[in-house]
Formats: sequence, structure tokens, C-alpha cells
Amino acid sequence: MSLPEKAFPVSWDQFHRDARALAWRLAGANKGQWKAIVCITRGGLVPAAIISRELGIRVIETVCVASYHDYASQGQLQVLKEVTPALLADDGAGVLIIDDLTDTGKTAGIVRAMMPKAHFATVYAKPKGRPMVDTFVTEVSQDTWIYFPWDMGFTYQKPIADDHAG
Ligand SMILES: O=P(O)(O)OC[C@H]1O[C@H](OP(=O)(O)OP(=O)(O)O)[C@H](O)[C@@H]1O
Ligand code: HPA
Ligand SMILES: [Mg+2]
Repeated sequence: MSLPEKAFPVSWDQFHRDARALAWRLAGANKGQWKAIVCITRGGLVPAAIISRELGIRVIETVCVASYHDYASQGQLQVLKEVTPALLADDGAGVLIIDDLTDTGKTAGIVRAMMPKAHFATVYAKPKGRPMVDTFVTEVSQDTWIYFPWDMGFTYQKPIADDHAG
């Protein structure tokens, strides 16, 4: 397994701003009129809360998918819970699918296949997954790992000069 070389840490403030920026973009698509959000757990839960608030969407459904069982290592994709059949009608037209990011695009591919006419949006996208999403905010390179605020805590930081001492 090759670990990503670069780190892209995201604070709660930055995530809130980026998720709001996604809501602004989505307000312009489909005139912001979505009949429901389907969020991909667990990462999609946080942006879904922010976007549902901004766009006034009150019907929220989950599709539960797990694949990264260890840090930066993707395993077999498992669908733990499917979407309610009511939203699968008409191939998911009018549904807004939300996730925190797309990386290889595998998760997006599986959920897209369930609702081919839905609009797929993520806050962040890496190049391999980018063709799978309709709307996103920030692209990061494939060799970058995004650290989300819910996965982090405060730790001591060495002064920069310590690494430069001769
Ligand atoms: O584009 P991919 O390579 O498929 O990766 C993207 C998916 O990986 C992460 O979820 P994960 O499966 O780790 O579960 P989690 O949301 O519960 O953390 C992330 O939240 C996306 O859903
Ligand atoms: N960060 C956090 N979770 C992830 C990533 C990432 O870059 N890629 C796939 N799941
Ligand atoms: Mg996820």
C-alpha cells in the first residue's frame, strides 16, 4: 500500500465554509429544487446537514457504504444499507446525493448506479473520482490525504526551527 505523500488538513471552520460554497453552487443547479438528499454515510452526514439547512431540504435519506477500513487503505466495498425504494423511482431524478469527497470514484460509482438520474455532489474531489461527480468545490491531487476535522484532535506541534537545527 502506498501512503499519500501530502496532507490536506481541514478545520471545522474551513469545512463549514466549503460545504456552504457547495450549497451556493447547488442553489444554481436545478434551481436548488431537490426532493430529497441521499447522504453517503458516514462522511456525507456532515455536509448533508449543512446543505439541507442552506437549501431548505428536509427529506434526508442515507445509503451506508464502507470501504476504507484502515487509514488510506481501501478494501472491498460493502453496501450496509440501501436507499428507500421511493427514491429509486424514476432512476433517482430530483435526488441530490452528497458525500464528503470522491477519491478513486468507486463509492460514487456504486451509488450512482442505484440512481443514475440523481445529481451527485461532493465537497472535495481527487482527479480519479472527479468524472463521477456533477458538482464539487475543491480539487486536491491524488497523492494527497484529506484529514477531516471529525478525525482529528489538537496535538503539540514542534517549532519549525527544531527541524532546521544544524
Ligand atoms: O472514491 P472512493 O475511493 O470510493 O473513496 C471515497 C469514500 O471514502 C470515504 O468513505 P469510507 O468508505 O472511508 O467510509 P466513511 O465515510 O464511513 O468514513 C469517503 O467518505 C467517501 O465516501
Ligand atoms: N481522506 C479521508 N477519507 C478518505 C480519503 C481521504 O483523502 N480518501 C478516501 N477516504
Ligand atoms: Mg464515506
